[in-house]
Amino acid sequence: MSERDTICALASGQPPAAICIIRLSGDAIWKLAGALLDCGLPEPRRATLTKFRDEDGNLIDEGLALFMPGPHSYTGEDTLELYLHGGPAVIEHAISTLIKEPDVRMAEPGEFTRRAFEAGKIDLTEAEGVADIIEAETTAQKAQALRQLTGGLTEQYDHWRAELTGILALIEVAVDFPDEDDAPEETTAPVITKLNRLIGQLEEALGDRGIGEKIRDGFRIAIIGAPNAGKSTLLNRLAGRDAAIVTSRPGTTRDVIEIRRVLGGQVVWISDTAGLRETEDEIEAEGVRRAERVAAEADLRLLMVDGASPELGVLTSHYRQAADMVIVNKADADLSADLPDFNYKISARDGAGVAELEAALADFIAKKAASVEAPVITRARHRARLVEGLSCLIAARDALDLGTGAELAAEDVRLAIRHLGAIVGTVGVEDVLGAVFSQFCIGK
Ligand SMILES: Nc1nc2c(ncn2[C@@H]2O[C@H](COP(=O)(O)OP(=O)(O)OP(=O)(O)O)[C@@H](O)[C@H]2O)c(=O)[nH]1
Ligand SMILES: [K+]
Ligand SMILES: [Mg+2]
Repeated sequence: MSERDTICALASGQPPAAICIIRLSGDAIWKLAGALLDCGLPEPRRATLTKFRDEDGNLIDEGLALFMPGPHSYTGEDTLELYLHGGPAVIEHAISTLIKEPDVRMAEPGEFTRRAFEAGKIDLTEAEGVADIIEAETTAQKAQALRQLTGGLTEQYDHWRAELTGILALIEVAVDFPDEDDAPEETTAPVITKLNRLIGQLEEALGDRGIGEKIRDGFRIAIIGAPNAGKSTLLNRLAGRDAAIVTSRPGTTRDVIEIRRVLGGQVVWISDTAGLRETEDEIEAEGVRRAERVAAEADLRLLMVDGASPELGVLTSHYRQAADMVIVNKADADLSADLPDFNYKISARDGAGVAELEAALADFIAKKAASVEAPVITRARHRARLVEGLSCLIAARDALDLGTGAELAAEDVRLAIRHLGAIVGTVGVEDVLGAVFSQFCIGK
């Protein structure tokens, strides 16, 4: 399998559909069009109605063909799109005919976009934006992906790299000072100022509390509380289905059970957890550990209290303080006179108060998502490189500050440039390309 094979894929969704799009990129298009399309190779960029035949001259379908010659195409190569009727038999006949040609094969996931990247049409963050916009389910995900695929992240990272290249040039001048053991302060002071400004900017970007990644991957709500408080009952109600087992026996839930919802315009994962209590039971104890871990990682912790018997609750100040909202459940039953302070009172079983609670959850998540404007980190990959870049800059600054060596500082700045370059994909990315593009769907 050669990288320069002509690739072919169904770019549109699952058949049957009114129309399907079959996409080809590579040199074999000329030959294929000549042999299989009654119109021959269509005039560039002009949708052309044509009959499409197999190698024996049998009609596959009639549809439109669109030829986009390289380099002004998505992949930078010659590309051809065929718009046919989107039935399974048409698609099967069309694709099996196309891949009979020796240099034509099915595309790997993301291979069209990978070729666009390799042709220098887009950088890696823009390629990720393409993958994200296809997956986007919420308006917020779509907006973030669109910003990324139109170069919103590229701009920021390129700006930082340009600043660093300037700083590197200044340090190199200092390194070259002939008569000194090390650079004089007059030359290092302005460099330190510039470095500090950049350090501040990277720290600010990293201080985004992960909002960009959460908009993409989902925010997390953890339901925690004493055994039998009604956590699983609430989860099922929020899910609108029987996701978790509910019984009257305390200690029913052990594993973490997650459901996915869109709340406040964001994807949200809601976790039901094991009731928190001291227990001899090994399995339940593991459940409690998992519950605590999930709670620690959540964006919103809902502490549920059994309103009929709050004394059963693990209402230690530890859990109360960690909770973002305290919910009293079983409002339909005889409520204890001795209720703790709470935010909402509901009956998870009957549904009373649940709509208000849901609205509050949505509001909380929406506010959290809006708390950072235009985050420049949308994946763990970006964060890891930015963290490394930042520590290089701090090392460079300290080396200049302490006068331990402009040479060392220059090396650290070079490393920082590499880390930022890896985010946009200009350097050292061979190892991540596979990971990035394999997440794509086929045909993109
Ligand atoms: N009266 C009343 N009973 C409820 C309500 N919600 C849950 N229950 C009951 O309380 C019992 C425990 O409910 P679960 O949802 O299993 O409670 P849990 O907090 O998940 O319990 P564990 O998983 O064991 O920690 C069940 O018998 C439920 O039917 C409610 O709003 N009102
Ligand atoms: K239970
Ligand atoms: Mg449960």
